[in-house]
Amino acid sequence: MSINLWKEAQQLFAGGVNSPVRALVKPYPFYTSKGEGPFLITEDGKKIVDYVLGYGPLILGHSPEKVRNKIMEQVQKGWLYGTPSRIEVELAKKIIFHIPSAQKIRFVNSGTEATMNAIRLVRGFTGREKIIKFNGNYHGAHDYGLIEAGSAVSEYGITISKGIPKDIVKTVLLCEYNDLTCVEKYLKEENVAGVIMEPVMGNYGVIPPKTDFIKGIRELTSAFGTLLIFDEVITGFRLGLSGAQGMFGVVPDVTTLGKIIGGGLPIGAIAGRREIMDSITPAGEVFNAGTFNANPLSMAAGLATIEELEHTNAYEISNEAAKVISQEVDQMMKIDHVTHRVGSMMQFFLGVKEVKNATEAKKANKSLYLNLHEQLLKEGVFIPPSQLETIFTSASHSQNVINFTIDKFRKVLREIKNDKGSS
Ligand SMILES: Cc1ncc(COP(=O)(O)O)c(C=O)c1O
Ligand SMILES: N[C@H](C=O)CCC(=O)O
Repeated sequence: MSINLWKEAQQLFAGGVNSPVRALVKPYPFYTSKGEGPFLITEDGKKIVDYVLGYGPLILGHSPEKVRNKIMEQVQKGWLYGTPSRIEVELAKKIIFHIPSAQKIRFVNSGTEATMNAIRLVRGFTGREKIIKFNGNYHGAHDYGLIEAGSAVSEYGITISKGIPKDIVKTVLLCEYNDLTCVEKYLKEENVAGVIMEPVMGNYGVIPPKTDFIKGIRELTSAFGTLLIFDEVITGFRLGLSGAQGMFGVVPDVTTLGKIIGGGLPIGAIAGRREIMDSITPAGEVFNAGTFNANPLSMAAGLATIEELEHTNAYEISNEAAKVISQEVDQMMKIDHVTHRVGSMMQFFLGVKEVKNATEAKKANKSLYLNLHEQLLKEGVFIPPSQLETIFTSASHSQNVINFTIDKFRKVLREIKNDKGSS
């Protein structure tokens, strides 16, 4: 039973979990025993439709056959060599073929490692120290990024994580998303090594960039000799094979990837222009290394996932699922709200009329969202336990599953109205 595991876990792990967002499921997190297509099967025997999907990587759903087979095939051959292997070359070629900004790549083990190394890389390459980041963007759990970050950082009310030296905080300049004036001001006043951004915000709910903002950042950074990093850990291979940069036609200098390129196994990657990437050790002097870098199992899962994305209608299905659900729910809601969807990423902001940055997203009604999450979970539908996360769909979300989900939203929204008198 989940409750028994939860009781034990609280003695074993800080806050009972190994990543804080998981503790937001109330009254206690359910424990999953199996993932199957669009479903999670819990330790309590419940079958739940999953719109969290491992927080993004599982664009094909849980345990898709082709990916599972490729992992099993690799398991037979061993899973860690401490030498290069054929499969890392194959995955690298695929990513470089699809991602416009990628000429060379370095595989690491998480999105956190990817952005940490990307920031070090742009500093090393330019010889400058300052970084511009955006309020509510989340780039993983390292010192350079935990300043006004989104996701669980903001959900738990942390503006700057304890433990980060003040001198590091001083190197990070903060702007509001979709505010080009702020970026221009800092680029003029400071010697900025890099701008790091989520090309679509996915860690403060979903917030798309305005066209003139994302294009303007590219123009401004080029003019000031500042490198532009797109953190595509969520959007890479989710918003299409060429990611957000393909969708918006804006090519950054450096791209960070993770999640989908590992097919659900741990991964991260830094990719970019050849001359920039050649600053990384052993070609250059920006240090990176890792026992598990390019581990064959993650390579195998990532390769099989991208091959599926290339050869099936996975994007059509997952995008259509998000489109139908977001449109139907949008119609059902009777209170002020904002619905944002980009491809197979979506989120609803309740009690507000406009959301173009984190400050506006923060004004959304958190308790109403949590109530929605809790009631849906009771009905067998799992959306993130935080408004700051993204609701994802996958290629395994069939019409039946979508219809079931919409029915549950209808029921729950009616009940929320009755309970609170506000929906
Ligand atoms: C945009 C973005 N960058 C970086 C990260 C960090 O990735 P990871 O959790 O794999 O360290 C995440 C998610 O956690 C993310 O959403
Ligand atoms: N928003 C985070 C990454 O995208 C969620 C994952 C986590 O913090 O466990």
